Amino acid sequence: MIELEGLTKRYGEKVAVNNLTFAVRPGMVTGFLGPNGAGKSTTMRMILGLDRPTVGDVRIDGKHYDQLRDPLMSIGALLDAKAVHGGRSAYHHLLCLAQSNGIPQSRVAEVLDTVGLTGVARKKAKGFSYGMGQRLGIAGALLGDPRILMFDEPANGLDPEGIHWIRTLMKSLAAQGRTVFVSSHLMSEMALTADHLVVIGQGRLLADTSMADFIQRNSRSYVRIRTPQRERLLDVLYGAGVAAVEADGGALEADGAGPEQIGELAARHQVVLHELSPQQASLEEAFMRLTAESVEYHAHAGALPVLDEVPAVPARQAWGSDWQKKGA
Ligand SMILES: Nc1ncnc2c1ncn2[C@@H]1O[C@H](COP(=O)(O)OP(=O)(O)OP(=O)(O)O)[C@@H](O)[C@H]1O
Repeated sequence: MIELEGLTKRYGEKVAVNNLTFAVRPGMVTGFLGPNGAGKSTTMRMILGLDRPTVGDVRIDGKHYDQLRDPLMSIGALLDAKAVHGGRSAYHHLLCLAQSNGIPQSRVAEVLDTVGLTGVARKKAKGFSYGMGQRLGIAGALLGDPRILMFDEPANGLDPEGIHWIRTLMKSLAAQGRTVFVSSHLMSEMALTADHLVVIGQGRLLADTSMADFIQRNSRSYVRIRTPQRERLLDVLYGAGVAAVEADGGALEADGAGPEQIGELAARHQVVLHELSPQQASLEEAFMRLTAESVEYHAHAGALPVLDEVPAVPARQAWGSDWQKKGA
C-alpha cells in the first residue's frame, strides 16, 4: 500500500502538488490521471524519495522510501525509460541492478523473458527503440519481485501488441495481490485496465473512486431511441414527464428514465421501436468534463487560420518590402 498524507511540493511560486491525501491499495490497478502538468510525475518522484515534499508525508507499506531495507524488493518503478546506461546490454543493465540490490542473478533471465527481450538481451541499450526501452524499464521494475509497482506512462512508444501485453501484465500483477499504480494519458487503455482511479488537476485531488463510479458521476447517461413514430413517441414521453431531445440521424435521446420504463411506455401506447439502448459516456468524456477547469495548457483550435482565410499576398510585393521601405 502507498499512503499519501497532505503531500505538497512547491517549486518557488509554483505549487506542483497541493495537499494530496489518498491511498493506493493492493489487489487492484489504480490509474493516476491528470492533464499535462497536473503533478503526476512529481507525486511519483516523491513516493520514490527522488523529490522531497515541501509539506506532508508519503509511506510505502508504512515506511518512507529511505527506510526500506531492500527498496527494489518493496517497490519497483518505471519513471523514465531513458534512464539506462546506453553502452550496457539489457542483460548487463539488469545484472548490475540485481547485484547492487541483493537480488538473485537468476531473476535477470526471468524478467527479460517476461518483457519479451530475451532475443536482444546482449544488444546495447542505446540501439533499442523507444518501445524496447520501455520494456527494459518494466523489466527493471519487476526485477526485485516487489509487492508494489508504479509505472509512469508505461504504454508510451509501445505498438498495439505491446499495449495489449502491458495491460495483461498490470492486471495479472494486481490479481496476484500486488499494488499497481499507473499513470497514463491513454484513456481507452486506462478504461480497460484500471479498477480504481485517482484524478488530479493543478496538483489537487479531484477524484479518488472506482472506475464505474467515476464515469457515472462525471458523465451524462441517457437512452438512445429510434422509432418510425417519432412525434407519437415524443408525445408519450412528454406525457410521462420524460425529457427527450432529437439527436443525429433522426434518433432521440431520453434522460431521467431507464430503457425498461421507456420500453414499457412505448408498448403501452403501441409505438414501434427500432432501437432502445442505454448509453454511458466513455472514461475520456468523463475525464474531460471533470478536468476542464484545471487544464493548464490549452491548444486553441482557432489559432491557425483556415487556408481559405489566409490573406493573399499582394502581387509583386516581396516579403519584408514594407520593412525595407521603412528602413530606407
Ligand atoms: N524541477 C521543477 N522545477 C520547477 N517546476 C517543476 C519542476 N518539476 C515539475 N515542475 C512543474 O510542476 C508541475 C507539475 O509537473 P509534473 O511533471 O509533475 O506534471 P505531470 O502531471 O506529470 O505532467 P505530464 O502529464 O505532462 O507528464 C508543472 O507545472 C511543471 O512545470
